Amino acid sequence: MEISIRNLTKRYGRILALNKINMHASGPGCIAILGPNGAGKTTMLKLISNIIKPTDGSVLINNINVSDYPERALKYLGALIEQPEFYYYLNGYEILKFAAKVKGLKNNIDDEIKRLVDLTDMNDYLYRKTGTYSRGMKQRLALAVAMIGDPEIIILDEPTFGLDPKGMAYIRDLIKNLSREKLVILSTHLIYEAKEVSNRTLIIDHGEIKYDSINSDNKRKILVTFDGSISNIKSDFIRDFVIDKNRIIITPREDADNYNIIYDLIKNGVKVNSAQDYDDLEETYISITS
Ligand SMILES: Nc1ncnc2c1ncn2[C@@H]1O[C@H](COP(=O)(O)OP(=O)(O)OP(=O)(O)O)[C@@H](O)[C@H]1O
Repeated sequence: MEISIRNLTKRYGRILALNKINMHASGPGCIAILGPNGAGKTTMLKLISNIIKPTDGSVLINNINVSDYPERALKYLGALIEQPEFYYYLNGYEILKFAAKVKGLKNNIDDEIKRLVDLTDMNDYLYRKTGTYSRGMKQRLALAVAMIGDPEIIILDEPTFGLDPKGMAYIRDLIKNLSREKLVILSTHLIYEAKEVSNRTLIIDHGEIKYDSINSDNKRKILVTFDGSISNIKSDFIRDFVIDKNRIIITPREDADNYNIIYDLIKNGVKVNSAQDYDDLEETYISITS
């Protein structure tokens, strides 16, 4: 399961939404795309899913050009793009049945619907008209539609948007499970969500990929600022540290709390100014997008 993006460019009239982006991804795993409003995330996911055509460049799914051979390429892919809207007079079951037929499923459609309904936990309202669904219910139904036929690549545009905290946690767990066997590409505005569910993060800004990195070990870090200079840092509570001008970025040992570390720093003669939890992805994001 793989996706290759080559020199992908999209213009909407005078707006350059994506500018010659390149990326290769192979699964299983989860890639999170972060970026501010208007950065080009949805445009990229729409191009991968062949909802829109590129101005230039190409997307290959398992080496098949999605624009030239959409039917062959898209059988490997399921997608949830933008806020889902359904025929309001159909119920969830009818929508799933309709979508399964469009996807080309012929046999055991009811078994597949049951699998998806259990997976997305929407048994309680499956037979209600979708016109009465809340945003979160629609989101779960759209996720079920994206997973019809068990595709090996799943594209999700802000999959937890509009869900309550319990619903978000449920969908994140589902994504983590899916990405053990599949390639999942999702967009999000939430840095902590990207860190939690993905093993690789891209940051897009002004239509360009500005950051592409395998997620680090996700260990907790502390940022300490200090006055003067430092001669020595010794503490049983510190795993490792980096000194950068008047800041120290510390990775604590598992059993250490911030108090233990600050106490040891002061004992070492460090004139501590402030200490706070540090998020390197957040700092990178802010410096790229501001
Ligand atoms: N159909 C369209 N017609 C004209 N411009 C468009 C269209 N769709 C998107 N754009 C523009 O393309 C750029 C990228 O939009 P896109 O929706 O891909 O951003 P995004 O990163 O998904 O943003 P958000 O986080 O707000 O959803 C924006 O400048 C947007 O205004």
